[in-house]
Amino acid sequence: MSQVSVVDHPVVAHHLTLLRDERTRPSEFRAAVRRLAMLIGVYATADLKTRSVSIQTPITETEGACLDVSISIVPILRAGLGMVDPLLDLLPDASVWHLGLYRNEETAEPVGYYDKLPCNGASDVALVLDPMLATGGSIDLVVRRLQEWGVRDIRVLSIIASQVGIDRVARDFPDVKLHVGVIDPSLNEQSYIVPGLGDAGDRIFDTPQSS
Ligand SMILES: O=P(O)(O)OC[C@H]1O[C@H](OP(=O)(O)OP(=O)(O)O)[C@H](O)[C@@H]1O
Ligand SMILES: O=c1cc[nH]c(=O)[nH]1
Ligand SMILES: [Mg+2]
Repeated sequence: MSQVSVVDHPVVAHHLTLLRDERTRPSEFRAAVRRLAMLIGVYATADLKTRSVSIQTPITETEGACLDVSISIVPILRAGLGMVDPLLDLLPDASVWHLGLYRNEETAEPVGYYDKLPCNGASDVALVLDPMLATGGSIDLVVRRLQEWGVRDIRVLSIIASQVGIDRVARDFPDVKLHVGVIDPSLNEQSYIVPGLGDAGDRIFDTPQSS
């Protein structure tokens, strides 16, 4: 069963519009990415397991709740880095494992260049961060790697996903949960999302590519 959730929220729509606008400067772009990652992160963690704990307030004894799962935050370099801080704000005890991929410009196939995941000790939950899910090739590689590590509960957080990328991930990984800000209808000849926002990594890090 596919598990795709779109965070349909006016505040998401507002910040997404800023991201899409080509006039948005890198500093504003980074801030909007952080806000969107926080909003999507709240929804993506809504069903995490908790255990009850007894605590004493200054007034009385009461029952509270603690998160009861080990969590890995997995940003895909580079663009996923822009989403890490808000997720760590929400989940300060999570570990952060970086995976480095870039897309080959001719084929749009992902090329791995950094991976230091350990051989064992997989977390209960992995939150994969990448603002853009286009063909789905990068997420395919990352999900396979996390499954090989042994993670059972994999959740992908993306700000903009294409319909074709969503369909691919949902078809190939029916247990993976996808939490996205919006689904865009198509890809262009270079496999960029349309309407999209251009190259997220370049806009976050202010590294415009000369074409
Ligand atoms: O779904 P896909 O077709 O695989 O495309 C999505 C990937 O492309 C972008 O990375 P990019 O290659 O631009 O690397 P960068 O983050 O270093 O800019 C983006 O951040 C995703 O990782
Ligand atoms: O539209 C796209 C597709 C891949 N990567 C991006 O940053 N943007
Ligand atoms: Mg890029």
